[in-house]
Amino acid sequence: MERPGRLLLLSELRVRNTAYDVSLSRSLLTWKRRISSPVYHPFRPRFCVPSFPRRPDSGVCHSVSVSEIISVREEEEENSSRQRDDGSWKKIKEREGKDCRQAFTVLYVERCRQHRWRCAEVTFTCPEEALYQRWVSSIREQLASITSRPKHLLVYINPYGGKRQGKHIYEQKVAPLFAQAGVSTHVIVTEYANYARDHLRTEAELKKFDGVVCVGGDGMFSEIIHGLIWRTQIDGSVDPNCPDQTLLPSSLHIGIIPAGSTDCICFATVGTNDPVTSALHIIVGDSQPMDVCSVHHNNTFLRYSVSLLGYGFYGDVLTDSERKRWMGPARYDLSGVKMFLTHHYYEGTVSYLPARGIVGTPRDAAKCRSGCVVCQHNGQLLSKRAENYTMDEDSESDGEWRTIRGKFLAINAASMSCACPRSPKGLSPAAHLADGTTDLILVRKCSRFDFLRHLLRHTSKDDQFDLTFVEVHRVRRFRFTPRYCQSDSDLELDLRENGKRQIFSQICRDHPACGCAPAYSSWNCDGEILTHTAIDVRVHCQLIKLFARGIEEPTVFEDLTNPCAI
Ligand SMILES: CCCCCCCCCCCCC/C=C/[C@@H](O)[C@H](COP(=O)(O)O)NC(=O)CCCCC
Ligand SMILES: Nc1ncnc2c1ncn2[C@@H]1O[C@H](COP(=O)(O)OP(=O)(O)O)[C@@H](O)[C@H]1O
Ligand SMILES: [Ca+2]
Repeated sequence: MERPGRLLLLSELRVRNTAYDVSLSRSLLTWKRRISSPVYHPFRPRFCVPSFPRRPDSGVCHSVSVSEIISVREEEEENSSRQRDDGSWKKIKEREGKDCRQAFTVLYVERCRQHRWRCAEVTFTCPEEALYQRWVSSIREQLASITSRPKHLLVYINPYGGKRQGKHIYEQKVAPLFAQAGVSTHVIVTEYANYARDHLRTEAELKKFDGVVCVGGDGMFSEIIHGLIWRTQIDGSVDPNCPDQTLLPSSLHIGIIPAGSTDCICFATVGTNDPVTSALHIIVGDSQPMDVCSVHHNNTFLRYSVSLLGYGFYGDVLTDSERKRWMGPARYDLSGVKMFLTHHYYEGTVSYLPARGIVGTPRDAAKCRSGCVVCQHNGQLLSKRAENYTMDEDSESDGEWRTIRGKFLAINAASMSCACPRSPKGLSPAAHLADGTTDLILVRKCSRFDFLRHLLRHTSKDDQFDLTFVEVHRVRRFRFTPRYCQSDSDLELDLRENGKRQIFSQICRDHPACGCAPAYSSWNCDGEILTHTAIDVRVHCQLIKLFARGIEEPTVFEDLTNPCAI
């Protein structure tokens, strides 16, 4: 827990008619109940309550970090009460022509189960108005000194994401919290796909805002980063089409109010997909850097990705599910079962540049958590390398490219854990949000039974990588070429390696009447289908910042004292 530091205020105030010692420092607001110690009175055969000064015992003590106070509300007259000369308290009557308010309410973050946050409140009553004024203005001064809190936000709502509840969720759960916290908003309900992206690219007056918030799923978040990153590069004269360019980071933070189907980006950065929790992380001005992959084809920019780039199984699930959008989030389950039964595999070549000199591997037991030291270390290392940047920086510092040819059921690149309600540990449980790498997971052709074992392990404690047909590499860059796109020399190499069998299978594949497996899948890029299959992917370390703090480890203290967490 935070140490209180020098006290700015210390007073006896009342909470629900009980006396508390309340203190405020630059970092903490603390209120501790004064429980009257019963003392024996020699002339009366019973215990009595002593008068002032009373000894505070080790009674109930609450502490709130100033950084997690949402706001202070001045209460109306009726709630005020006043201390009598004899030490007791009475309701005060309205004094004619005078402002004599004496109660104020502090709204603050309270931690609940499973990384959820709630807005809790406590009302303090002061014995006199001057003291009341000091308390209200001191807390407000402390809040005003936190410069990281957003004051003006640009909000985009996708009314068609998830269960089509985006607008309702924003209006009912989020807007009232922003209003209480004094955050002003400009809200835009999107009219069609890519509306938010194009608005951010060309029209939005970004200088007016401290951040951009999207209400929707991963697809909506993807629109926002495409608009923001593109705009930042064009404004800074950086060519987004060149895969070797170092991209400029966007200065605006991005907030996600989850209202989509998978909400993986929200879940993996906050630990839950709860709109109130996300709104509170935005209000307190949390900051979480995040890696972004750029995806190119033949030196032409295709897309950015922050969570999953999946070819084969996850690409096919997405393509199939888009035809079932009317079903809402359940479309993924149906398409998942269908694609599992279809059991398509795809041939191609994967080349990758292993991440060298960095801390962490995809098989680590430790996970990326709030204040992650792996992300901090690798972020510093990579930014130092970028300072001494040369065009062949990657090959010099990371070693040599490696190549794998084969038949794959799935090729996945997870730039973060990709934890979501379907798989709370995610596709790559030890992946990091901001370490400048992505975990390349290759699932080779295997039986349906074995693939099911692999998939089921995403939902249990068992290791999904501990299978002979699965390999995982932590990489900074990778390329994929499907077999049908391979150059003549690569195909010749294949022929020499695999013999005649390959020639016949290729003929068969080019012949739809055979009814055999298709030659190519498509890429699932954060839930959007990519138009190209041959791609070149590069990780840009900590390119964007979210209003989040990573998943917090629950502390023993919170579990014991917070009734909401039980
Ligand atoms: C038989 C048991 C199978 C259990 C498999 C569970 C594996 C789940 C891993 C899910 C990883 C999800 C990665 C995130 C992808 C999202 O970006 C994407 C779009 O989200 P949204 O815009 O909110 O709709 N979602 C998907 O591609 C859905 C994948 C579902 C796979 C079953
Ligand atoms: N007003 C709109 N009408 C139709 N599609 C939209 C609209 N706004 C955004 N979209 C698109 O909807 C798709 C899905 O959005 P998303 O918020 O991720 O929901 P889901 O999680 O259900 O997929 C994205 O491709 C996004 O570009
Ligand atoms: Ca990463």
